[in-house]
Amino acid sequence: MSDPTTSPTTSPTASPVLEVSGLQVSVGDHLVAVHDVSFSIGLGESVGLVGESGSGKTLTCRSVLGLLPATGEIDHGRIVLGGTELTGASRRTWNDVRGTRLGAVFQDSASYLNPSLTVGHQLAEQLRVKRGMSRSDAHSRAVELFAEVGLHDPEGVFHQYPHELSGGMQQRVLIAISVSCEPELLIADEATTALDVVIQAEILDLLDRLRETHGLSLLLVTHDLAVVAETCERILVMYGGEIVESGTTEEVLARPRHPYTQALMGVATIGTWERRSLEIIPGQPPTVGEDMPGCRFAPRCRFATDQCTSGPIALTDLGEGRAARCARIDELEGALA
Ligand SMILES: Nc1ncnc2c1ncn2[C@@H]1O[C@H](COP(=O)(O)OP(=O)(O)OP(=O)(O)O)[C@@H](O)[C@H]1O
Repeated sequence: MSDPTTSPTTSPTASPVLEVSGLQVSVGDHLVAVHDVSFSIGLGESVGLVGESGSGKTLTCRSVLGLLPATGEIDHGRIVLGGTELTGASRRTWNDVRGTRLGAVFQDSASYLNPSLTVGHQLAEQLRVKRGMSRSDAHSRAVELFAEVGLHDPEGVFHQYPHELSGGMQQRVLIAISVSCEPELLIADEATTALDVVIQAEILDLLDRLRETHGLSLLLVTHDLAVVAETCERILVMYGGEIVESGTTEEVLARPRHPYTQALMGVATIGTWERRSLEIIPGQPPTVGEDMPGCRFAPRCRFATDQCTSGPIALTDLGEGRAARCARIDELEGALA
């Protein structure tokens, strides 16, 4: 198991909020979907976990949230949140952590809201139960939070039901609920994917603003490199259940060191990247549980040679928080930028 204090995917800050080390997750009949994933997130840092559909992003963040599907399990690895060990944690620890120290927002916001209760009631209830606020304090704080996340007429919104709100408004409500207990870490898994480009940019701005005002760390999970380019200080690129590249956003985008990262840059879609042609990375990702002797991206990689499939490929530490898992890393330097 790698030591998070020395892993090249570690945050450069001294006090990590989240440390994940050597995480392996299986689904179904012991099919390994996440392989030896290690990373950490520093206090107040924003980190983007990016990769195509099926690359293992959701299983990784659901492991952190203790919300794996019934058929999924952590085979080994450690997850530590601000000193609290979450691997194998008791139900009581999870109740103390989830919704309070750990917040989460997902793509399908409507399914996380109770359709028969007003959104204000749902937020106020969270404040009453988790923060012990009185009914009137919880009401006032809920209205403040609705205003803070950019909802107009927050008092009016308080009394509305989820179906009366647009998708973007529902997502803002969920964000208000998830930051209401001042979490150390907010996980946003494809939280802007279903929204149109303008609303998507507004929600990304909002997450960034909340990170500063609430002093929280952010793990943004997305298939779209442009989303992390706009929002995150550091990027972790996942492919076939492994981290294949990591580094500061600026460095990774200016000088990608893995051919998969370069391919992802070609299919990114928003913001200043808007005018890029929408390509498709040719070929299919490996199926979950597929045993591959070398690089899992090799069958789709235009640079692949025999050396890429002859044995396991380690993550090469490139210094200053940069790492990439490519057998031809030195030869390809310069060819990928
Ligand atoms: N409950 C499950 N049962 C069986 N296989 C699963 C289950 N959940 C995930 N998988 C498989 O594990 C792999 C990783 O899934 P995961 O959802 O983590 O990927 P992802 O990168 O988040 O993709 P997406 O963006 O589509 O959610 C995929 O091949 C997926 O089909």
